[in-house]
Amino acid sequence: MSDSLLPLRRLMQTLTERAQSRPEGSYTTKLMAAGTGKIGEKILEEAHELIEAADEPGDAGRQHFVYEAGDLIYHTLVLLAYRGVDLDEVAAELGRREGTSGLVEKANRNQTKTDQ
Ligand SMILES: N=c1c2ncn([C@@H]3O[C@H](COP(=O)(O)OP(=O)(O)OP(=O)(O)O)[C@@H](O)[C@H]3O)c2ncn1[C@@H]1O[C@H](COP(=O)(O)O)[C@@H](O)[C@H]1O
Repeated sequence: MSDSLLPLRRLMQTLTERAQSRPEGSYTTKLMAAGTGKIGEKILEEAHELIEAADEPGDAGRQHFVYEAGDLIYHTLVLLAYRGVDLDEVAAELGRREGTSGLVEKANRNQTKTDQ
């Protein structure tokens, strides 16, 4: 992971600690106390906001888009930490897929279904 992505790893570390210790006065704790439904609701809400921001023009639009991506990624990481899954596991899954086109993977999946 390049240095510029270190804040992502530090955030995940913080969220993992939040999942374990559930300190008061933490937004993450509040989300985790509410459970998968609430965290999922926030992910959907933030995904919609990200998509809406995707076509905003200019530097301000780009900045807003990046801001919304941060919100979506934060909430997605909260769900991962809540479920006890680390970023390394997700990275490993993406590594497993590396070099296989989504089109090829889909064709293989459909072939497997036909064979069953
Ligand atoms: N990166 C984030 C982060 N990104 C977004 N958010 C929060 O996510 C919420 C976004 O939802 P909305 O815009 O809908 O705001 P809202 O109306 O207050 O949300 P709701 O009450 O409807 O849930 C805001 O409250 C943001 O402050 C974050 N909250 C925390 N972090 C990181 O998580 C760490 C731990 O945070 P706590 O657990 O709160 O201490 C912090 O130090 C930060 O590094």
